[in-house]
Amino acid sequence: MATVPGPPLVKTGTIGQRDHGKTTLTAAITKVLADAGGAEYRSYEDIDDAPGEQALGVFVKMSCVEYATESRRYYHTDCPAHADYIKSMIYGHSPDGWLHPGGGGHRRPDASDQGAPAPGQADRCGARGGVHQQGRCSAHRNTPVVIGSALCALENRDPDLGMNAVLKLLDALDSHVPLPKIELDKPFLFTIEDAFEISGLGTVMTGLLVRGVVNLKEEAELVGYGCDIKTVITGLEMFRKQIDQAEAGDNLGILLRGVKKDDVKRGMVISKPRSIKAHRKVQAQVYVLTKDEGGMSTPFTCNSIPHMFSLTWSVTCALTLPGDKEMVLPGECTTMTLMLMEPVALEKFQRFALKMRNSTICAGVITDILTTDQ
Ligand SMILES: Nc1nc2c(ncn2[C@@H]2O[C@H](COP(=O)(O)OP(=O)(O)OP(=O)(O)O)[C@@H](O)[C@H]2O)c(=O)[nH]1
Ligand SMILES: [Mg+2]
Repeated sequence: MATVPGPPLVKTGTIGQRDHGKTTLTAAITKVLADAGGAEYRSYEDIDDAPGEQALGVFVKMSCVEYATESRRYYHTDCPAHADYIKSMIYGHSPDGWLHPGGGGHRRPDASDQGAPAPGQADRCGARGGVHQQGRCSAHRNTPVVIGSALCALENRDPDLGMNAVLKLLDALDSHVPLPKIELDKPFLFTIEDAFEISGLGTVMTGLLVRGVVNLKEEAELVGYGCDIKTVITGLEMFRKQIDQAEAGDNLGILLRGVKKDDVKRGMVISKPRSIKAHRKVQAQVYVLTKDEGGMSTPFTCNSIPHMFSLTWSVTCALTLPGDKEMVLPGECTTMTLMLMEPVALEKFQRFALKMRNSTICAGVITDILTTDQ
């Protein structure tokens, strides 16, 4: 596999409530880095008017800018609304770390109006930028907070609150957000699509190696649907050729010692032992598709019994909405608890779809595993 030379690419973005200064901060970063040769300046209007993206048939209103510091390249997503942010996360833009402008905008006094606030006044400051690592959004411990004004940076005033504060925020991004792990470094995961009995050879399971590197004679585990067999890889086959090693992205056939066709079912996974488990109960963030996006025109109710699809498995599930909520309207986001009829390979941040009568009605991302159930 070719490796792209140059500094590592990190996904980031601005999150926060409406009018809290996300787009202004995005524009300010490109302005400050354009002066240093690390970005092309994108004006507020340019970012705000971006046409958005069509991802898997779902329209996501967002714009992406790219910039580079001395040590990294950043791919930065600015989403105007919470629903769009969740949609972008579900469709694969999940950032490695977030920038969280602290609010204020025209509703509150700005740092530049008051003189530089003391760090303790951070909550009242017009434009502070917090940097969160992936998965740490609500835990403010360890989150660097930089005080300054994106507006000053954009309007070329008061460099201490403006340009220099943006540079400090970028330093915090560089030092605080961990580099994404390369998928080849992760424990291997193979999703089974089909299984065949080949006389003289045994059972060949076909599918996709979604991450990691797998070697002949390596230990492996067959996981899902109540099965948990520890075994060894005795054959790897690609394009009818026997190979010793395969890597993420390869479609291949795998033979496992002592595994019979009847032991195997589409939707199970072959993985590095103890790297992924089967579960039945999860917490998720879900976006309910609108009719235009292929979803329903009616609300999605808590009595629905949809099919949950992810990797190569599909399982019927029951759901619980938060509080005493009974329904969610198309176009809305919600959290929900999903109880699956059978245990399948699942992990945090895994994406899935909920389908009913063959149409996709929701797209979601798992935020927490609630029970383990092999
Ligand atoms: N004084 C001051 N105003 C700011 C600052 N950053 C943003 N604003 C103002 O706050 C308002 C909202 O800023 P936006 O950047 O549009 O906020 P947003 O979070 O992108 O808003 P939505 O996309 O609608 O959610 C605008 O009037 C900005 O000029 C800042 O650092 N200081
Ligand atoms: Mg905006």
